[in-house]
Amino acid sequence: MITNDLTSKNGHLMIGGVDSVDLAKKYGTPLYVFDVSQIRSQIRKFKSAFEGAGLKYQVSYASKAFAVKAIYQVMKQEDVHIDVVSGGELHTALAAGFPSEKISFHGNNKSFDELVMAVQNHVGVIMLDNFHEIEMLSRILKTDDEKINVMLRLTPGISAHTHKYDQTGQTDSKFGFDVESGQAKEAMKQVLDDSNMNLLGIHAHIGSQIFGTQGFVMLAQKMIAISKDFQKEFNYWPEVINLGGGFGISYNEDDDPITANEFIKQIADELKQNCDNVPEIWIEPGRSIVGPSGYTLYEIGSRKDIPDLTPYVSVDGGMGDNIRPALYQAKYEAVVANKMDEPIVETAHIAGKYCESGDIMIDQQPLPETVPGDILAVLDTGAYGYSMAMNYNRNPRPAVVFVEDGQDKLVVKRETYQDLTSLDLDY
Ligand SMILES: Cc1ncc(COP(=O)(O)O)c(C=O)c1O
Ligand SMILES: N[C@@H](CCCC[NH3+])C(=O)O
Repeated sequence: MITNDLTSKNGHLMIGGVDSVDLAKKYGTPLYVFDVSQIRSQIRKFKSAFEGAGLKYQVSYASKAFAVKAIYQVMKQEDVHIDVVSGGELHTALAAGFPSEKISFHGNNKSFDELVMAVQNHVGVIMLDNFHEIEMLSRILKTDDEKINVMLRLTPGISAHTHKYDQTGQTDSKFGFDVESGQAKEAMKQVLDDSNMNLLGIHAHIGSQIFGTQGFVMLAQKMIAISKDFQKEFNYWPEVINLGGGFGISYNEDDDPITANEFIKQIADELKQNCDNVPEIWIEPGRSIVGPSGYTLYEIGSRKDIPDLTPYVSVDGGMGDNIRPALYQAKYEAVVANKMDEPIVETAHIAGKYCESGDIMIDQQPLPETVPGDILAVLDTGAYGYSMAMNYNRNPRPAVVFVEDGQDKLVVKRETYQDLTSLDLDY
């Protein structure tokens, strides 16, 4: 979101003490830029909120939001856990030197090979999602004579107020064991009966880009009620309750996110009121850790003016590097990075370069007078931008640069045309 916190020098947008226009020149466009100090500061806010609330806790970064070696290294430096949802994310985290015992392995359809990979690398916990997986994991553990921590992902029957594609806690969901119909109890029985699995606790994630605290408080209540029910039936009390992620961020002025302090305090109050032995509480934020720290820099190119209609101003990227506007009708805001002090003179559609009419990055963007070669910086693109990027129209994926304390460092190279054909074979 455009705020007074955006710093500019000589009319240029500054990111982490570095001139963004210089970054565009040095590394080319489109370019993802991350302000690493903002990432560290958000993690520290979560940690200090838990400490203030007097809860035992763990922050586990949901790396699907942005999963490259360098971010796993930042997470290691910040001493947090991470979640992965595929063999590819697990491979990247391990290649980055991230400690396997701090990794939680998620996914609604983990393959046999992915489970073997998780067991052989001794991940900290496997988040069990379905009966097929319990059966496969049980077989693998028996064959390899291994023991592993598991948690049960539950579908608690809570519908979060967010985009339909971002809801995951409602009963009609592909994720987790349904609580209402008794699937969760059956799963617990199977896991408790398996001496190679150590049941660490229960997990639920109600969705993404959620603003209110209500859904999370309801979830905390529900998880305690479920735990009490399980205690009666199985004499089992969870060591850990994982409340998932989903904390919203402000992409534009309509978005009103909650602070870490607000929701952690409310959850802590709820838990303390409802049970004597509060388990360790884990959360899995993705977007709120990396989203606001990310900027995408584009070069402005062509322009189309149509009488009496909003003009189209095109940039050299689009849905290939940020699918969110096309997929979720997500709204972003932008600034012209080399003209921060110039007056706004018009409103334009910011169009991408992909061969799709739906490739509109921002529907109504106020702009100063622009010319080809100006640099547009789209704000808050740190989450689900690079991680969802693709090569549609055979456009190479952009480079990623980290900035911190006035220094910039290339952490992912720009794909080349040669990279694009590197997997193709002749016929
Ligand atoms: C299980 C789980 N945990 C955490 C997250 C992270 O969500 P967010 O990036 O909204 O914090 C997701 C994504 O929605 C998820 O599926
Ligand atoms: N990719 C989604 C959020 C992640 C959903 C993961 N369960 C988004 O950009 O909003």
